[in-house]
Formats: sequence, structure tokens, C-alpha cells
Amino acid sequence: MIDFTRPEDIDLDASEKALLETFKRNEGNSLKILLSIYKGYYGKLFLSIVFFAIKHSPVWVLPIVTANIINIATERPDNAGMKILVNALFMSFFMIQNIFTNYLHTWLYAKTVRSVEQELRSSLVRKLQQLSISYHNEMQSGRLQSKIMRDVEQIETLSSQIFISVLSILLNIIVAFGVVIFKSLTVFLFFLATIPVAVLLMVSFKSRIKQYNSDFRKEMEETSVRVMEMVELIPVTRAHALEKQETSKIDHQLSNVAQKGLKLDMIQTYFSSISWVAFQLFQVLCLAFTGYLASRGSISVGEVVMYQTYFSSIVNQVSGIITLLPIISKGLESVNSVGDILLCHDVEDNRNKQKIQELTGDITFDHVAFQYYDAESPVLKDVSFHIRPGETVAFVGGSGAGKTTILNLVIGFIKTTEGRILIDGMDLNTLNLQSYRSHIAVVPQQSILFSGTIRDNITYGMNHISDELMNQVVKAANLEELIASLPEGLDTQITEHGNSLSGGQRQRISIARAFVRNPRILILDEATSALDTISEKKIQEAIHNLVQNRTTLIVAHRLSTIRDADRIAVVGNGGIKEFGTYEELMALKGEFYRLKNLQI
Ligand SMILES: Nc1ncnc2c1ncn2[C@@H]1O[C@H](COP(=O)(O)OP(=O)(O)OP(=O)(O)O)[C@@H](O)[C@H]1O
Repeated sequence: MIDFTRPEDIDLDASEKALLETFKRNEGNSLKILLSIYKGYYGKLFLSIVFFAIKHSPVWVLPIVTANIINIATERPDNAGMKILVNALFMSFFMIQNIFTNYLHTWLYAKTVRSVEQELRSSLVRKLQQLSISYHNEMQSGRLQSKIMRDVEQIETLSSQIFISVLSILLNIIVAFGVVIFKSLTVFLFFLATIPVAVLLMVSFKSRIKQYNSDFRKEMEETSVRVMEMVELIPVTRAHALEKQETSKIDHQLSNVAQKGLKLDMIQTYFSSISWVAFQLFQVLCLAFTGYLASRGSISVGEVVMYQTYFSSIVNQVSGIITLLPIISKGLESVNSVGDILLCHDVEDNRNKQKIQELTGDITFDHVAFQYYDAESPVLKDVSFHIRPGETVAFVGGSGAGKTTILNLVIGFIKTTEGRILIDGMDLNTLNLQSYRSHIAVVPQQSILFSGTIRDNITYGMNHISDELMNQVVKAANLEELIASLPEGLDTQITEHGNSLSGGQRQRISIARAFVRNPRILILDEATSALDTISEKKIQEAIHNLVQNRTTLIVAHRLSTIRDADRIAVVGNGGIKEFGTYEELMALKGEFYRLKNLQI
């Protein structure tokens, strides 16, 4: 028994659904989104923080031990040597535990961050598979790639930085402030003065850094798009000797990126150098202040060193936060960028729509109109026709008449602006398009092949294709000779886009891909490329075999295809100008008659 099973419908798993919900609920607040992304991992992250605190504790204890040892050295009590040794051993113990606790801390947060990174990319990929074809036509693939790779990486960097740097900064500040409050309130108040200075600096630079980051990110996306286009165009560019023009176009784009990047670098440098100077001055002030207190006997010499160490730690931490600001800003910008895709509503919504088990292939256009959203006038106006199950209809007409648009409407890639398309009497808008499309096959004008074997390209996404069916398909698609001539037959690897095959061979593989699906409705956009007579004949035979026993809509460019069709529709002036059999239209001596004579 031949198995025509299809892959499962695309659906989000629980964690991806939660992720999408997070983006929806907190739309517009990227920080909230970032924190909510990690919701399922709070327990692990808490443990990671605990291990961080333990592993980091030597840094907090060291100034106290240092002050002790200095005081012992200056005050010279009894058993001074013994006391110094105890202090040193105590410190050593605190240091050694760092190896184990640091490992645990990193393992816990890194695993979390990597899992979230994977979930984000996976959700993005699934969303791309759901977004409408119109969305994909508008959005260049380079931009999407940049979002999936670069932006998710920025979010990962931001999350890691929060876990390594921000956590360390916050804990260091809390501990330093805590010890100082405990030791001297006067010195604490002095320390406190650093906060308004830090806030002032951050506020004054924040919006500019955010803006420059956004500009830079957009320029990078644009570059991705341009570079991808350039790579795809290389054969055309070479053929027309336009290498210089193409290179200079990209150079111009790269220079824009460099300019935006430089602007960002400079604002960041300006910001961090001002912060550095401000806080270093504070440090000198602190030394002078505690030195003065020690000279009056209010605190010991050891305490001067201790306060200085804590203060320099606070200053370093605050300037650490400040230098992190650009990374934070970049990461939050990337959260927005990823949200653009995840929250996009232009999806094919198949929820609660009728699933189709069987189809006879009856198609009716009922007063259909269609207009592209950016076009000034409709391509199709009030189009009505009926195609019977099993019938082959050839669509002919001038370039831009709307033939491909009709096919795209039948596939469900685009929706009618007015009127209805009925499939077996059911409105296409009420059908689950995934289930509907499992009964149709499309042979596009440009055969799209991917890197893999010929077999993979034919079976694409179909499970359990028996050798018997495969042989039938290969024969019907006129591929027998080609397969026999290849040392590895069907298992021959073809390069990306099938560049190692001829145009005619690619078309026949594309036809075989349609065959294997045994569709009820076949959509065929005949290639316009001229082929030699033998290739032409082989393709015609393959198409002839393929259209048997199914409803076929074919954009026809060849006379033989037109002759083979049951009926012909002449498309033009926003509608179907003539519709009938070959003989009827010839007898009419109208548009078709004129077109045919032109072709001859
Ligand atoms: N995505 C789009 N956005 C805006 N206009 C479009 C879009 N796709 C097609 N059009 C326009 O709609 C009209 C019909 O296009 P369509 O591709 O259906 O014509 P066609 O008859 O298949 O032409 P050809 O034989 O040259 O492929 C053309 O004027 C075209 O420029």
C-alpha cells in the first residue's frame, strides 16, 4: 500500500507558547520581557546566585583580613605571628572553595541562558514557517537571518553579562555598603554620594546610546540583506561585467555601517571616560577624608586601607554598571527586534478551521477581486469561473495579466479582496490551509532544489516512499535516463539550488516532487525558459503524465501544453476575457486567436 502520509502540522510546544505569551503580555517593555523569558528557570538561577555569593566571598573578606594584618603589624600585640598566620589560613580557605562554587554557578546560569537561546531561535523559526507568504515576500531573508542569529546572540550576551557582571556589581556594592555602615556611619554617608553622580551620568547618556544602538542594528540588518542579494546575484553580475558597480554598492553600505558603528563607539568611549574621571576623583577624595579621620585618631591606619579598598570596589562596580550600559542597551534593542517577528500578526491562522480529509478538486471563483496592498488598482476584478474535478485548464495572457496571482489565490498564499473561492463547494477562507494543501502540489516556474540527494529532493518531507512508487515516479517524470547515468543514481548529491543539473533536469525533478504527492489539485507555472527540443519533449511528456486524473491549473507558455488542456482561460484587463476549449476559442477569432498567431 502506498503511504502518502504528511508531516505533522506545525505547532508550538509548551515552552515556546509561554515565550510568545511573555512577549505579548509585556509588549513595549523589553526589560520586562527579558526578565519574563527566564520565568521557568527562576529556581536554577536562584541557586546560581547562591553559589555566586559563596564563590565571590573572598573579595569581601580580603579587605577585613588585610586591615587586621596591618593593625597587628602596626600595633604589635602578643602572639602577633600566630595571629597573622590564623588570618592568612582563614583567607586561604575562603579562596580555595572558589574553584568548585564557580563551576556550579557558571554551569547553572550558562545552561539556562543556552536553553533560552535555543527556545528563542526555535520559536523564531516556527514563527517564520507560520507567517504569510506575503510577509516573506516583503521581508528580505537577510534581515530575518540577522534577527535569528545576531539578535538572539545579543540577548544571550546581555543575559550572561547580567549574570556575571551585574550580579557581581550589585552584591559587591551591597556588601561594601553593609560593612561600612557597620563600621562607620560618617564614611557610609560619604560613600552614598556616589549614587546621584552615577544616576546623573546614566540619565544624560542613556537616550543617545539607545538611539545610536538602534541605528547601528538597522544598518547591520540592511547590510545582511545587501550581502545576501549580492551573493545570489553573482552569476548575473559576472555575466554583465558589473562587478565594480556591485562592489561599490556594497562598499557604500559597509561605509554606512562603519559610520554608525563609529558613532556608537565614540559615544560609549566619551561616556565611560567621563565616568572614569568622576569616580577616580571621588576615590582621591575618599583617601583624603579617611586619612584626615585617621590623623585625628577617629579610625585606625588599617581601617583607612579597608575603607579605601571598599570604596575603590564600589567605584569600580558603579563604573562597571556604566560601561555595561551599552551592552544592556544593545541587548534590549535586540529583544525589540526579535519581538517584531514573534508578535507579527500576519500569520496563516488555521485555528478552528475545517480540516479536509478528501477532495475531488472542484474549484469555483465566485466574483473574485484582488488588489496587492501597495498597488493602485486591483489585478483582478469580478472574476468568476468553474473548474470541474480532473479538468486541466491552461491560463494564458500577456505578462503581468494576473495569471500567477490566480494560482496564488488557489494555493491560499493570498486572500481575495472581494468574492470567494470555493473548493468542493467550501469557502477557502473557512478551510484549514495546511490540510487543504496536503491535497495540492505546486510546480513553480523556477524549480527550487536544495542541497541533498535527488531522492531527498523528490520525496521532500514525505515519509515512507516505497521503491515501487519511487520507480513509477521516476519513470513518469522522465528521469529514468538521468538517474541511470549517475553512478549513485537517486542517491547522487546535488549542490545547493541544484546548480549541477541542467534547467530541464531541475524541472523534471520538480515535476517528480509533485508526482510523489499524488495531489488532487495540481498548480503548474510553466517555465518560460527555452530548452532544446529533446529536453522540451521530455518535460512535455512528464507534464502530460502528471496532469492525468487531477484538477490542473497551469500557466501555459507552450503551444503543446495549451493544446493538451481541456479548456483555456485568457487572462487580461483584470479578468478572464475568454474561456473555452481550444477549438471554441479558435473559432471565436478573438484574443486567444490573436495570441496564438503571434506565438506561431
Ligand atoms: N507582491 C506584489 N505586490 C504588488 N504587485 C504585484 C505583486 N505581485 C504581482 N504584482 C503585480 O500584479 C500584476 C499581475 O502579476 P502576475 O504575476 O499575476 O502576472 P502574470 O500574468 O503571472 O505575469 P507573468 O506571465 O509575467 O508572470 C502585475 O502587474 C504585477 O506587477
